[in-house]
Amino acid sequence: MAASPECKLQLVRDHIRPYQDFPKKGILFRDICPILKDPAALTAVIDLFEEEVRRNYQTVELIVGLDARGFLFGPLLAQRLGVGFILVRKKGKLPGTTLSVEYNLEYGKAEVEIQEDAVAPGQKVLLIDDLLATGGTLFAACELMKKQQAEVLGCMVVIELKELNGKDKLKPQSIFSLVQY
Ligand SMILES: O=P(O)(O)OC[C@H]1O[C@H](OP(=O)(O)OP(=O)(O)O)[C@H](O)[C@@H]1O
Ligand SMILES: Nc1ncnc2[nH]cnc12
Repeated sequence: MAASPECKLQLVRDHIRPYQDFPKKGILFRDICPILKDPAALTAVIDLFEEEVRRNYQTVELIVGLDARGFLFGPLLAQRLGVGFILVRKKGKLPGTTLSVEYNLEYGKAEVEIQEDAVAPGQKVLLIDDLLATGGTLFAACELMKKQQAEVLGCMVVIELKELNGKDKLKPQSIFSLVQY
């Protein structure tokens, strides 16, 4: 018998490991490496994302993954759905003409880029990352999508850190998360 969504969620929760004071004092880092190490937990993440897409985002045409940990889940989901996957990368990693946006992180500053022809105007995209903290990264990625006139259907993350209010920063985008702290 197939596992229930509740069992899958519990499996995902059980494979997130906290580290106090990484990468800086005061940060409680939520590590998703144990999920990747366990095939059942990784399958549970992709199953739960797939179920959400089939419920609410049936028209999606592209999955957009955020550097770097969004790359771990995004291609698996895209392949399941039979749609393409594109990359939002940290500055300086993509060849050709790129568009970029600067943003603030929970623990620093950064800039993300996309290849200018990665998305066509009007294409329906879903953004995916491992974790939502302040929302700066996803906000910057949404700005990149706006520059390319793509239609963002929503954002999906494995983990949401609620006290950092990333969801508010991203309004009116819809955010789907599997595990909340
Ligand atoms: O909501 P925010 O405050 O923007 O934080 C969330 C982002 O921070 C982490 O990435 P990080 O930039 O540390 O890079 P990495 O994925 O390359 O480790 C995480 O993977 C998200 O992308
Ligand atoms: N607390 C945290 N744990 C893991 N990744 C993060 N990215 C931003 N904040 C984070």
